[in-house]
This record gives sequence, C-alpha cells and structure tokens, in this order.
Amino acid sequence: MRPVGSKYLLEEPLGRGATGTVWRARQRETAGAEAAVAGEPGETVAIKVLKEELANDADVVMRFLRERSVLLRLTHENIVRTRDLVVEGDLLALVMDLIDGPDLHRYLRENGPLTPVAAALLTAQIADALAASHADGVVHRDLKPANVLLDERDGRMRPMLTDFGIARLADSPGLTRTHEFVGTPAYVAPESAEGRPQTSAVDIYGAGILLYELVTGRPPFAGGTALEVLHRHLSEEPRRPSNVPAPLWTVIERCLSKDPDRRPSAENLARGLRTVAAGIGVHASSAQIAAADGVGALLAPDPAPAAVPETPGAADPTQVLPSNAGSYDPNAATSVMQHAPGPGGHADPTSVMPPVPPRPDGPPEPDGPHPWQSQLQAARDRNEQTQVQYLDPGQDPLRRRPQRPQPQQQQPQRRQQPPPQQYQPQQQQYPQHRQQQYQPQPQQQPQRQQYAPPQQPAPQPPAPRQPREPRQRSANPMRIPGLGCLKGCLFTLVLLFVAGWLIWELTPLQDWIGQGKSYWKAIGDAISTVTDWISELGGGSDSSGGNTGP
Ligand SMILES: Nc1ncnc2c1ncn2[C@@H]1O[C@H](COP(=O)(O)OP(=O)(O)OP(=O)(O)O)[C@@H](O)[C@H]1O
Repeated sequence: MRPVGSKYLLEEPLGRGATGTVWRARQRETAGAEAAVAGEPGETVAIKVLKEELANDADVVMRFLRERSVLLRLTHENIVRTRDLVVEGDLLALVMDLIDGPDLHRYLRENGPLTPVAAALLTAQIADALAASHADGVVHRDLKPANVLLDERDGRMRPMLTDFGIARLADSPGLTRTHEFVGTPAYVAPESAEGRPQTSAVDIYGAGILLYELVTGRPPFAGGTALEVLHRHLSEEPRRPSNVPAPLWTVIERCLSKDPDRRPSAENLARGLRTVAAGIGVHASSAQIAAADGVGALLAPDPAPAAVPETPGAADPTQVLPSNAGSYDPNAATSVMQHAPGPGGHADPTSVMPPVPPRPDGPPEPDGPHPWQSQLQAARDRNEQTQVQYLDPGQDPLRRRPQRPQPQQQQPQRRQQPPPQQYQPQQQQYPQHRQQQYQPQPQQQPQRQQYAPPQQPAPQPPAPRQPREPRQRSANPMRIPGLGCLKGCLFTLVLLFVAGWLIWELTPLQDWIGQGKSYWKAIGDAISTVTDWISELGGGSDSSGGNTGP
C-alpha cells in the first residue's frame, strides 16, 4: 500500500485512463481544512493519481492549484464529489467519493442500449449536473459514457458525472512537445475539432452524442481513423435511427447542431428530455404526447454560455492529426492531440501538419513518440500492460523444474459474474431487484509494477551457447515410410545367414546330424526287424494249426 500525502493510502487500482490511474484508497486520518470533505479514518475513497507527464508539467500544477477551489466546491447529486486535491512532490492526485457501480460505457457494453424513455431520463440527470457546473462557470469538455459512473444504491442506479476539470488540467501548452487538443474524437464538438473558441455548448453536443449512443449502442460518428471521425463531426448530419421516437430525435438533433448557438442550454435540455420521456411512455396522456411533440419550443439556447478559457496556441486538430493515426476506437481514452499554433496563437487552417519549431521560451521538449501515439498506447495498455520487472533467475519459471501439483493445492476460485442489471429510469421508481455489487477487478486491472533495480550486481548472464553443428541430413531425402524397418530386417537376415554358415562350417554340427541320421536309421531297422519277427511268429503258428486237422 502506497501513501498519498499523509492522509491516504492507495489500496488497489480501479482503472486507468489517459490522464491517470484511479485507485481504491483508504483515509488514514482526517483531512485538513483545505479539503472539501474532512473524512473519517478508515473511510474508503477513490483517488485519481494524475500521470507523471501531467504532474511534471508546471502549467498543469499551477492550474491544478488555481482550480482547486472550483473543483472542490462543485457539488451536485449527479456529480462525483471531489473531496481533496493532493500535491506532494511530483504527485498530483484528486481524492473523490468512491462510486460503487460500473461506468456507463461498461454498462452499455454488458447490457446493450437503453429504452428511449430510460435514455431520456438518464441524460436528463446528466443535463442537471451540467446545468449546475455551467452556472459555476465550469465546462466539462470530455463528456462520454466512460465518464458517467452508475452509483448503485438501494436497488437504484444514479448517473454520476466524473472527471470534471480534468480535460482543462490536461490542456496544457507545455504538456508535450507542442500544444495539444484534449478530447475524445467520437464525442468532440465541431468547434473543438476546428480549434474555434469553445463554450459550455460543447458539453451539450457531448450530451447529444451520449444520448444517441444510449438508444442505439454506438455513437453517431464512429469508425475509421480519428481524423475521419473529426471530419464527420464537421460535415455529416446524423440520420434518425428507426427506433428513436420523433420527439427524442428532435432533442438529439438540436444538441448535435453544428452551430453551438442553436444547441439548448443544459437546463432546457433537462426539461425537454423529461417532457419527451413523459410523452413517449406507454402510459402517456394525450396532453403529455402533445407536449413531447412540441419539445422543440422548450430547447432554447443558453443566452450566456460559460466560456472555456482559451489556451494560448489552440488550434485545429484536424490539421495536425497524423493522417496515419490508425483505425479509431470510439471507446479509446481521452485523446491529447498535438496541434500547431498559427500566428496569434490560433491554428493556421491552411497548414497541413506543419513541423512545429520549439518555443525558445517554452518548456523543454521531451523526446518521444507523437502524443497521439502515446494516447493510443495508453488505451491499449488498459487491457494489456507489459510489466517490466527484474526477475531473480532462481524464480524464473522457465528455469524451474516442473513440479507435480500438490494434492492439497486449492483450485483457483472462479469469479462469480453477477447477473446484469437493467438500468431503470429514476422517475419510474426502480423495481426492487437484486442489487448488483460492483466488484472492482484487481486481477484484471493492470497492476502497477515498479521497476526495482537490483541492489546486488546483476547476475552474469549465461555464456552464449555454442552454435550447434548443422544436423546431418538423411541420405534418404524421399523419406519412404517403413524403409528403416525393411533395412533392419534385411540386416538381421544377412546376420542370421552368416552366423548359420559359420556354425555349419566350424562346429561338429554336420557329424552330429550324420550320427543323428544313423541313429534314426538304426531305430528304423530295429523296428522293422521286430515287425518282421512278429509277423513270422504269427505265420508259424497258423501253419502248425493246419497240420492238426483231419
Ligand atoms: N470515483 C470513482 N469511484 C469508483 N470508480 C471510479 C471512480 N472514478 C473512476 N473510476 C473508475 O476508474 C476507471 C478509470 O477512470 P478514468 O476516469 O481514469 O478513466 P476514463 O474516464 O475511462 O479515461 P479518460 O481519462 O481517458 O477519460 C473507470 O473505469 C472508472 O470506472
């Protein structure tokens, strides 16, 4: 267990995203006055330890400290509460409430799409969270199912928006070699994709994409490379899927408007969605149906949308994404894409991936792969992490002799998968079904391995093997089946013949056989003598009997 500050102990990783690793952790002692929630010793919390890359960036640390108060005061029943922010040496961590339940992305993958009513009511609660944060001037900027946790309590599931402010923290000019764009391609608003100024309307666009995904199972613009996805956001109008009722489609269409000024405010979005949910349900009255049909009138835009503070150097990611960015996975982690600043800090839209010279006054440029490649790698690492660790040769399983399994050894216990739980909209009172306990999967999650250099000088590597003599090839290149056996038989026959001849010539076998012949001959003669004698004897007695007659 690793301490974080003096107040928390990391216990086990819950998951890893592009910006850091989330841990289940325990509070050691009550936090100080600087924390939003003091907490009790022994209480379980979730801690997001930001990536070293972020924690080592002076810009990010400054923003982290500056936004501390904003993040800590952001409280809403549909927002995961940030309890504390820890800055310790080169470690930056956010202490949050631990949510017992899956994230919405995982839930959708396991249970499939929601009904239109459930999707509308779930998104309405997310819109409530957005309305509260936008009123406080905070824009999420990375709304997607993976950032919505489903809090399971009392047989009900409450969507909780998380990762607030993380996109803003990560959006640092000094983060990597050049300026970067932060977001997830499938959920990025057109203005963000183009590097234009952003407002809270980007979150409404994200909510529209999320709503579409909830009812269909996939975001509207997915597939192909990241660059293609970004271009589709800019140019393509989504089509209405057949299972989406017309009033719900009106809401989705308005959220996905290319023009941010046409998108509804978060508050109006929540209201509109609840009106639609009431009007498309099976028990809807005619008045509710009529209200749902007229939902367009409720979706007024925000007259004063919260602005996203501009990062100097904001640019058009579509101009700077590598064209060979590879096939895009809509479930990939938040992307941090390199982009190029043009004059005045904005992108030069005419430029196509220009090489960006280093800023003379800027932070040093770390060498390494392109940030986009790093992010793809991070997404992959979530599933399969290569562990680099010094291995004692004595413990090397490849060097160990095979051992018989001990009879007492216990079989590894099978993980019991809980039955999937269907999301039930909150307004319709969830049925009291069996509550699903979210089991964090420490075995499946990548275990953070620390590279521990050996204290002793490393054991000498084994002497390189002498190259083997090339194997003699058989003279029988045709490999006739059974030929080897035939050869063996012939050889045995020859051997027997020679041995027989030698025995015949060199041993008194011939004499023995000759003697054997005469022996049999003598026996035969004796038998014939006896036979003759018996027959003669019989003939004599017959003739004497004939002489005694009349
Ligand atoms: N407060 C929390 N309580 C319980 N689990 C959490 C909490 N916050 C995050 N998690 C879990 O940790 C995992 C990683 O979260 P994180 O936010 O780092 O990843 P992400 O959102 O998938 O990626 P990205 O950083 O790219 O947005 C998620 O799968 C989520 O289920």
